[in-house]
Order: sequence, then C-alpha cells, then structure tokens
Amino acid sequence: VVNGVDARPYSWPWQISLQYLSSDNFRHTCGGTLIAPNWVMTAGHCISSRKYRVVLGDYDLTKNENNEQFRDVLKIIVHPGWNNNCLACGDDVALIKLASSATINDKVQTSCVPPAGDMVAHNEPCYITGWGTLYTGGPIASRLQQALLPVVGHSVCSQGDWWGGTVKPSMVCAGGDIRAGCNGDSGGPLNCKGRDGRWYVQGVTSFVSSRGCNTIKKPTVFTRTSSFTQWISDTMLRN
Ligand SMILES: C[C@H](NC(=O)[C@H](CCCC[NH3+])NC(=O)C(F)(F)F)C(=O)Nc1ccc(C(F)(F)F)cc1
Repeated sequence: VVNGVDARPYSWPWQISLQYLSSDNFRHTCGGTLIAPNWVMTAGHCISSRKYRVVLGDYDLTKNENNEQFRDVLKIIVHPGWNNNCLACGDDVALIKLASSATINDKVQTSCVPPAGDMVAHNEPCYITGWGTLYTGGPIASRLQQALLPVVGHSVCSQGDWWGGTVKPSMVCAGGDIRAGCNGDSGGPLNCKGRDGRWYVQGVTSFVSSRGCNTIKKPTVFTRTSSFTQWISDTMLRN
C-alpha cells in the first residue's frame, strides 16, 4: 500500500497472508480474505503451481506475536474465466480451501460477502489493506497497512484518460490519487462498511498501472465481489 498507515493491530481480522515455499522458507506473496472458517478468497493471478500456506491473525510479518495461525491449503479453485495473459478480461478471483478451519477469535474473523449485484457508490469510503510494497518497486511492509481509497464509479473509471475499456463492470475502481495498492497487496480485500455497520469485502485487489502503483487517474482496480457471489457459493457448496 502506497501512502497508507500502520493498521491498528488485528483491526482487519479477516486479512490473511498467502505465502509460498521458496527454497526452505515461506514468503508473503499475496493478501486474501477469510470468508468462512475454512475458505479464503484471493486473486486468480496470485496462484501458480507452488506450495502455499495461509497465515491468519498476523500483524507484523517479521515477528512471532503468538496470535498467528498457520494453515495448509487443501485445494485451490481459480475462477474458470481467469486468463493469466489477460488481466483486463477480469475474473481475477480464486478460492482457497484450508486443510483445517481457522480458530475464530478476536484476532481472526470472517468478513461479510456482499449480496449479488451490490454496487458500492461513487466516493464511498473504503479501505484497502495489505502487506504490499510501500511504493513502486519498494520493500513489502512489515506491519499491515491500510489506506482510505474512495470508490471511483464505473462511468468515471472507464473514461479515456482513466482506465478506459480496460476496466469492466465486474471490477471496482478505488483511489486514483496518491494512495494505492501495490505489488503484494494482490488478492487482499477492499473493505467497505455497510449500512448495518459491518465490514464487507467489496473487492479483491487485482491491478494497478504498470507505470507505477499510485499513478494519477489510474485508481487501483479490484475484482467486484458482488459479481461473483453465485460462483463463490456454488464453489464452497460443491467442494
Ligand atoms: C505491474 C502491474 N502489476 C499489477 O497490477 C499486479 C498484477 C500483475 C499480474 C501479472 N500477471 N497487481 C498488483 O500489483 C496489485 F497489488 F495491485 F494487485 C501490472 O502488470 N499492471 C497492469 C498490466 C496490464 C494491464 C492491462 F490490463 F491493461 F493490460 C493493466 C495493469
């Protein structure tokens, strides 16, 4: 996250770190959201043929704070429409089934998933969270970062000098000024507070401009969760 702040510890208890085995230790590669005790939602582009683990209840990735829960991955289902060579085609979403359920407590909780078709309004105040790089090409964060990213409606985001036709209705844009997601935030949540006062994962962090994470008029682009609710429930039900 570029130009964010340290989150209050455990204030986003559904944020997970997706890590892959590299030589003989695990390293953070993407974020994700706990949407059921044994299911995590992340981005399709985060998934390759590597061996993964999911870390829950984490705050500082460099410290053992005794609240972390480590889970092996039982299976990963990437959306059938995801194409690694076509970021602009969308469907950048995947579901990870944990080998055993997370222990739900004050530091590890599930996020709400919005109803099908739910549309976050232009300028709605949402937060991006993640351990991604602090600036383009920079180091990943040690402590979980957060940044207020106001939603940019599709009519603005799809304008020529914004994302144009690259952004689809199945995507949500947010930010576009000095704050942005950045590499390593992929797969993490766009957190928006509902009228019921509960937090909803309205987006899955998908892409930023290849000219730099916080490029003006190139807001961070998220997979719109509410476009995939049918696939999410079918997949969790069948697996
Ligand atoms: C460097 C930048 N990286 C990204 O946007 C990567 C996703 C890369 C997937 C590669 N298989 N996502 C992120 O960094 C994230 F944290 F913001 F999600 C990028 O590639 N941006 C980008 C590339 C192509 C397109 C477009 F769709 F237009 F072709 C748009 C953005």
